[in-house]
Amino acid sequence: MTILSIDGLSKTFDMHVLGDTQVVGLDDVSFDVQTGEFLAIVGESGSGKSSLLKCLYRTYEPNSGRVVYHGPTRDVDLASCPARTVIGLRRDVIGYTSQFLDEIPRVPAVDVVARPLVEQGHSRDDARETARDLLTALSVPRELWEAYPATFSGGERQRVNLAQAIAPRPAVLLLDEPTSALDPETRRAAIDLLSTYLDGETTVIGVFHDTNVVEAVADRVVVLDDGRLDRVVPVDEYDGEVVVE
Ligand SMILES: Nc1ncnc2c1ncn2[C@@H]1O[C@H](COP(=O)(O)OP(=O)(O)OP(=O)(O)O)[C@@H](O)[C@H]1O
Repeated sequence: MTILSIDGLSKTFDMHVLGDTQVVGLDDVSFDVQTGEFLAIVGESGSGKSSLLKCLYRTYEPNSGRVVYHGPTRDVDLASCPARTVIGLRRDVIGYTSQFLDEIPRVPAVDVVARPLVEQGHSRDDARETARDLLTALSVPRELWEAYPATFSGGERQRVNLAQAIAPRPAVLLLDEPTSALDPETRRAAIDLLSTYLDGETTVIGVFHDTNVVEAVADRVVVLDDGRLDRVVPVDEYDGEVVVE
């Protein structure tokens, strides 16, 4: 079943500091996403990967095109729906995480991870238990669980960030380079967690630079080239090339 239909998505940026020139982020990108699949977005630096995720999350308002979310009761065009609909979908349906943790001052790591679960209605104790399980799976040292992530290393912070993103098992999860700061062993643990904790109900669209990660997690690969869609291929047909000449 199709959960997202992306159709003719374009995003340009007006660069007033550059004498009103325009920079193309995305140019007429179209593809469908199936429920429960894991889609990896790849492409050279500047090819539009982050812009695509931000348009799907409506951090960026596209200039044209549609992003239709096929919900259980109705279809919603994320590119044009009212802001209050976006807020509701972000709370209930769509998660997004960049490679950097949004700092929440003086909130311990375990509560940072538990927070989306509490917002979903879970008890604080249950939410904290799940958070501890996730932090354990990602090898975040136990002595850090009650500490503030502001003092953590980049890799520790990124693990807290990833745990927080996957904790509520959103229907659609957008991940922008969630493992970039992790060493190979921790990255492997993160990949394992993505496939074990997310039970096939969650549709994941993720930007990953590491071809090994793409091959380990993805069902299909979306290749972007200079803002345009180069191809969408099953992962076993993906050769690691970001652009086919
Ligand atoms: N907020 C913005 N303002 C102006 N230009 C932007 C903005 N966001 C993205 N761009 C431009 O859009 C193009 C695509 O950028 P984007 O960040 O989506 O690429 P990317 O594939 O994610 O790159 P990287 O792999 O380096 O993170 C680039 O030319 C970039 O400069």
